Amino acid sequence: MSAALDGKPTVLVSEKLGEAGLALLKEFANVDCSYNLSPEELNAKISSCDALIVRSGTKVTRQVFESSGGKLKVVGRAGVGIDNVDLAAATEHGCLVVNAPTANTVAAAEHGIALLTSMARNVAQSDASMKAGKWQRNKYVGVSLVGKTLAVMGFGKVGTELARRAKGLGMHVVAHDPYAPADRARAVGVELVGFDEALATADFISLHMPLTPTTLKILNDETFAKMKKGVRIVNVARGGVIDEEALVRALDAGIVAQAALDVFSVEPPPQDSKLVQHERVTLTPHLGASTIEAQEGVAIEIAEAVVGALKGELSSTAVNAPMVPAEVLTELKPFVILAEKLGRLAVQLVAGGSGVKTVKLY
Ligand SMILES: NC(=O)c1ccc[n+]([C@@H]2O[C@H](COP(=O)([O-])OP(=O)(O)OC[C@H]3O[C@@H](n4cnc5c(N)ncnc54)[C@H](O)[C@@H]3O)[C@@H](O)[C@H]2O)c1
Ligand SMILES: O=C(O)[C@H](O)COP(=O)(O)O
Repeated sequence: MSAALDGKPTVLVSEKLGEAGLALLKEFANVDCSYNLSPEELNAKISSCDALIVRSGTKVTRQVFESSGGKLKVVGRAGVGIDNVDLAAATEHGCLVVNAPTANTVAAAEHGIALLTSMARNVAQSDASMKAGKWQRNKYVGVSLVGKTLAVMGFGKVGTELARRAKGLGMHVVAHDPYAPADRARAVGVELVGFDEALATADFISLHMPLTPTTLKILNDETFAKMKKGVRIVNVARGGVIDEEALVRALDAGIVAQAALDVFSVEPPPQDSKLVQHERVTLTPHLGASTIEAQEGVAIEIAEAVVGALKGELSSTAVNAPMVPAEVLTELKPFVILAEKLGRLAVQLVAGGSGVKTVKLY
């Protein structure tokens, strides 16, 4: 039976979602799982959908909102980063954007630690070398983590969990985050420092801020020049926070000794990119959230948020933003400015395509 005939809303799921989440959605809606849609196919389908659920692989562009003809009420991002959703266009079209802010936190932090440790000990490179028939014990001497300074850039959920784990490895951890409260840092035993100080003192840098207009290419030629020679960089945030050509230059100049990257400005990155082919760069294909446990959790979290939004249950006017400084709260209108400033929006509700009705932040 079509959505129009049975009265149920239609939810389009454009990337793989865990079974438990799909089951929750199916109790309330007709669910269309159509993976690998081209942009044209997505634009064609969207006019019959009340909700769209995506991961990072689907670009929810202005064209998607325009093609929906006003039917699309909610976009659910099954994960944290909402940089693949045109928030300004969503707001203008009166469409709610929700994400799944908590379920993949530990998975991303664990992946950051996996990259940190495997980079320091050349695990990927020496594995490839052995598979090529070599036994290169001298070539792959690593560096120790204990006693080294790690700068966590972005001390939110993932950054905090990664910091806890790094302290367990005996690292000295500092963090930079313009919005992080001092008591959270104190609770973890981490010192909050300024951006330049973090760059200048770190032996290792781990990136955990969202991709926003402010953080775009925040690591660039100028900021690489402020780093300690021989620094090692982990990125499980977003590829766009690094100027990737500048990173190649910093690697070749010896400023950056190694990098371990889970995310790229274009995904997948071109195979012939200098970064991908660089001997001192370790790569994973955006796997930070990809554990069985995280994906089941994310699916449930996003299904509940999307169903709640479709039922209108997220329409309270309370603002629940314990971690947001008061001066930022005064900038609730327009919503997009808030999202850009904080980069950690969890839920937005838009009334009539203009003012924000409810904002819930995590
Ligand atoms: N690789 C993956 O699969 C994966 C998985 C989860 C999250 N992520 C990425 O990691 C990001 C962080 O996730 P989270 O759950 O910790 O989000 P979060 O919102 O809890 O934390 C982000 C933190 O970054 C801070 N921040 C904002 N602008 C900053 C700036 N200019 N400099 C330093 N800090 C800044 C915020 O104040 C916030 O504390 C997400 O936005 C997403 O892009 C990637
Ligand atoms: O922002 C996130 O939650 C991560 O980047 C995960 O993205 P994914 O859902 O595409 O794995």
